[in-house]
Amino acid sequence: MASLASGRPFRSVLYIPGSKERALEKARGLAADAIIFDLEDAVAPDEKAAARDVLARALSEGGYGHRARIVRINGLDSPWGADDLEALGQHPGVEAVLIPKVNRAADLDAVAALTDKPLWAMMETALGMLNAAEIAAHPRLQGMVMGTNDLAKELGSRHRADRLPMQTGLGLCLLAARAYGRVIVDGVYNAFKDDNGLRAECQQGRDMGFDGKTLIHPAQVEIANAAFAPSAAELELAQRQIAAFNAAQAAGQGVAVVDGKIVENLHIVTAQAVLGKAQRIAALAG
Ligand SMILES: CC(C)(COP(=O)(O)OP(=O)(O)OC[C@H]1O[C@@H](n2cnc3c(N)ncnc32)[C@H](O)[C@@H]1OP(=O)(O)O)[C@@H](O)C(=O)NCCC(=O)NCCSC(=O)C[C@H](O)C(=O)O
Ligand SMILES: [Mg+2]
Repeated sequence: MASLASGRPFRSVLYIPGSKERALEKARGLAADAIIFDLEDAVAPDEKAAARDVLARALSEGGYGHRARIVRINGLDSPWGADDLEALGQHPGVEAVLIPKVNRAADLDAVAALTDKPLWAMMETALGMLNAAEIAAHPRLQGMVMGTNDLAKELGSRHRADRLPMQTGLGLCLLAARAYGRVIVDGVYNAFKDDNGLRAECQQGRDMGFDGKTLIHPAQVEIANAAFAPSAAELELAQRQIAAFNAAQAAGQGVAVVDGKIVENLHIVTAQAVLGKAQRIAALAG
């Protein structure tokens, strides 16, 4: 199960409607770190069956390279979920199965009984927020995806640029994911032509600690990739912190000072993580 997530970047996670052949083709050349092939909300009810076939064919053809391939099924409580799993739950082109509207760990049990693939959970219901810890603790879970549209719908909250109404849910899920070592990606930014708004929301998600952002349009990929990668300033600081700490240790001290701030062992762990992430991103391009 570690093979999909272990250290892999998830800066940009692009939804593609499973029914859209042109988009499925286009994604083979996009710089997204991961793709969510969607059979749920992006596919109309009378297209569900055809979308399964189109998607299974596209995944058999392959060509998605390093991009993580995650399929979002319909819920098992819908008329389509069981058929989605039947068609794609064992498909060799599928790396993980994403379950919508997860309320509790038992929702994962139900899917785990029907597929051997690692599981991801859409975190987008009020109950899901309250049960985030038990969901994150599920042994088959690999990652969590914030569903901020559905969450806003359930909460009755208004959209705000600062996402204040989302903060409790985002924070609970982030805590749960980190407590159990799961990948966690932020929700979508609906205004796909508003680059500045997307950039600001990516920055907020990055500051909070998310691994990346879910996206709905190819034009959003580059912005998310930049926002969730270590910046040149972060890399330079990490290198200086490591050098200063090594020098302090060689002088018999446990603490260094860089730019007027203390640097201890724990900061070195973060600095090394920053450098490691940059290396893994560079390896994707190579
Ligand atoms: C939003 C869109 C409907 C816009 O589509 P369109 O008008 O076709 O956009 P463009 O003409 O600008 O497209 C340009 C080219 O890019 C391709 N394209 C478009 N979208 C994608 C995509 N997502 N992945 C790959 N390729 C894409 C077009 O085919 C054009 O290609 P070309 O012909 O070569 O120029 C559309 O972007 C779209 O459908 N997006 C996905 C919507 C979606 O998946 N929604 C569901 C997920 S969001 C969600 O459910 C969140 C969560 O559950 C919650 O609760 O919050
Ligand atoms: Mg949703």
